[in-house]
Amino acid sequence: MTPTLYEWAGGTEAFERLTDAFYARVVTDDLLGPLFAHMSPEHARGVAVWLAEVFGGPAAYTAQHGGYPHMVAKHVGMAITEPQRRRWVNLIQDAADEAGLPEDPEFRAAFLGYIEWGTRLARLNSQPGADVVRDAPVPHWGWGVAPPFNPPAQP
Ligand code: HEM
Repeated sequence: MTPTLYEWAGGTEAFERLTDAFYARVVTDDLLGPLFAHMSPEHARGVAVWLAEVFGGPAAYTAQHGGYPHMVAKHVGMAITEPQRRRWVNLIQDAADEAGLPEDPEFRAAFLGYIEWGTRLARLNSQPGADVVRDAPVPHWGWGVAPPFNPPAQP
């Protein structure tokens, strides 16, 4: 069985390390800091739970954190700019390095694929007057075209 991205990453603790490292960077960032000035202390953990569910872990964001409608509502009206989106992408990759997420090409390609998709949707949904889909399931992201590389067993 191919492991999920969640399992390959190291489970819930790995996503908690990721978001701790990410928001430590965000709060001092010139472009992102002001957007997150009123962030709740639970925010980093909430995003870790979201990412864990997206990558194939427990469906805890859906069960305990308000699911997709809660996440999307947090972004509506924020008018995220492209430089802010790109900074979010850059900082989460720095945080992935710091948190020790797997560095293999297959994992990082799938991880970044979701981050690109998710941040672009967040930016679109955040624009004034956007036609936002308010209710949907939490998306599930997989390996795509490059599953984890397993070298053939030696004879
Ligand atoms: C893959 C991309 C993204 C994901 C997975 C994501 C996820 C989330 C989630 C799950 C929440 C709600 C947290 C909770 O349950 O309390 C949230 C809130 C928020 N997000 Fe995002 N987000 C993404 C992209 C962005 C981007 C690009 C920005 C801005 C540049 C942004 C800014 C915010 C802000 C300011 C909040 C509210 C923070 C607060 O005051 O509590 N997000 N995000």
